[in-house]
Amino acid sequence: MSGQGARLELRDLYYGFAQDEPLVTLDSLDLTPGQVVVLTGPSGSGKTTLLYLLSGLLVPVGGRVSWDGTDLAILREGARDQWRRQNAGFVFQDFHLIPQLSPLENVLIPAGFSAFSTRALRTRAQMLLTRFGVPARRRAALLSRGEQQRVALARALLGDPRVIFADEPTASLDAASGQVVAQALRDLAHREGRTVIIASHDPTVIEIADLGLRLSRGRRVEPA
Ligand SMILES: Nc1ncnc2c1ncn2[C@@H]1O[C@H](COP(=O)(O)OP(=O)(O)OP(=O)(O)O)[C@@H](O)[C@H]1O
Repeated sequence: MSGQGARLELRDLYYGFAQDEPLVTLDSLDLTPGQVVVLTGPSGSGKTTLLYLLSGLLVPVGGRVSWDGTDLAILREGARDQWRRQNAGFVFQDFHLIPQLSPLENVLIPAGFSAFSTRALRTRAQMLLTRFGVPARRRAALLSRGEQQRVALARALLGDPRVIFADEPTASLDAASGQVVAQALRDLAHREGRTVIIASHDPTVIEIADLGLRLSRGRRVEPA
């Protein structure tokens, strides 16, 4: 439970397969707590791959992905998983909710990995759903898409992560719902000091970026 963001120092990142063009290569990226960075670029340019490298879901072939001095690239798999459980929250384009479960139950799905007591977790889950204006007990399948993404946001925040990774979080929402989600992501960084990394081509999301990183064929291109 830190409620604070994390500091990224990335150097000489390289990910790809032998004899092929790299899928992603990036010489440096520095992020400070409270920043929103938005990864943009055409389909297939490497945004999701970079998001996975930054969160330790993928391991680079070369380089350093260092969060507050912990280099995910050299951690063993178990330690990397533990870092993710303790520090990272994920939001996806398609919400990844279980439709038969209630919002409350969906938010509590990651609870098995947490150190909080069950009662404290339920209270926190309830608080997050109230914050995002979602009814706790209706079946998730009956919620609007915007509400479903807000449930997913609440679930991502259950463990009070220092870094939020979001992959096209507004791509399947209408403009108004996308705006609500973009503003929520901005607040998580600017008001709460979390580090927020988003892959998106939505202008509403690009607008909240403190730092833009534009990719083409796995490389940074200017202007950002
Ligand atoms: N496991 C893998 N094996 C081989 N190629 C891969 C793998 N994962 C991704 N790629 C390739 O890497 C490139 C970048 O993919 P990525 O999904 O990161 O792009 P993206 O910018 O997120 O695209 P989109 O906006 O369509 O989601 C693509 O050419 C993709 O086919």
